[in-house]
Amino acid sequence: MRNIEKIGKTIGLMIAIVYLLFFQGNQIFEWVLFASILLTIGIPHGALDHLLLNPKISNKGLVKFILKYLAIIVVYLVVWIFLPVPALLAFLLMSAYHFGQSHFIGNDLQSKKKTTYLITGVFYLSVIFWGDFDNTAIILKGIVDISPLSGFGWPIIIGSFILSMILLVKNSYADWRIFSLEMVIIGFLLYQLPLLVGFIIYFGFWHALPSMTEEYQSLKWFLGRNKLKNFIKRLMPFTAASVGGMWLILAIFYPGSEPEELVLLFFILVSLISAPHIWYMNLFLETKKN
Ligand SMILES: CC1=C(/C=C/C(C)=C/C=C/C(C)=C/C=O)C(C)(C)CCC1
Repeated sequence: MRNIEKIGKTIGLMIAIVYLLFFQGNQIFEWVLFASILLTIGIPHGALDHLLLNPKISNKGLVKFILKYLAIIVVYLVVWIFLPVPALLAFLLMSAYHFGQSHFIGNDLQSKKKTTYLITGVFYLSVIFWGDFDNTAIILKGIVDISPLSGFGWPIIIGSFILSMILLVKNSYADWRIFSLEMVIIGFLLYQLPLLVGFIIYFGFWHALPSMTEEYQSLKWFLGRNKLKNFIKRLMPFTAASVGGMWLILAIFYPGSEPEELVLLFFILVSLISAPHIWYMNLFLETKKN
């Protein structure tokens, strides 16, 4: 694990512990935490997709890239409008795969790679959702009533944990002990945390920061002398576009919406920009390994 990743995970762990000890129920802390992680690492980690496969992309290439990205967004939006439940299921499955994949950056699994990513992601998403099932259900009630699923939490959490252990052993994964210890400790903490706090800590420090570190490593040869400064500069345009676009749509829907409806709309917007991101990130990470 790279240093920055270790530092990030330590910070994430500290924030979780400090929250549980001193800030439980403090909504200001929760929203400030959510917004700051989202704006500094969450959104920016997906803002370099256009450079991942081709760091020297031409203007024509960039236009083609943007059109493809927008086409995926539009198709997925149509699915959300006409088939919201399948759209939600697809979002959860691709997120689980994508999150699981970031646990194995720099490690090339030999056996059942995609299943291992998926099951690892299912474990982490499950502890986050079932750890605060009531709030997950409240947010999702605009799409589907998930209350009949409340008793499935532990079988899914324990099942996905055991399955990922089996998959790691099959892969002769050298770090499987550390990996499983991390699953137990972080899984336990995420389960205790409120939905959005658990989600943003995991998303920021276990997914976005390791992904961004990998992006930096691969792009640093093209960043000239002030590498970090140029890296941040290149993150800016698409970060600003995503934040601005989401903010505008949320502001339009703000009057007359309940808070949980806005949270759901926010995650639907996240899903729309995540779909092409997951696709490009997968191409980037897997072609790097081959
Ligand atoms: C937290 C949360 C949800 C799921 C969010 C997910 C799955 C986000 C995935 C983001 C990704 C994949 C970002 C890309 O890098 C629900 C179930 C919609 C509603 C309840 C709160």
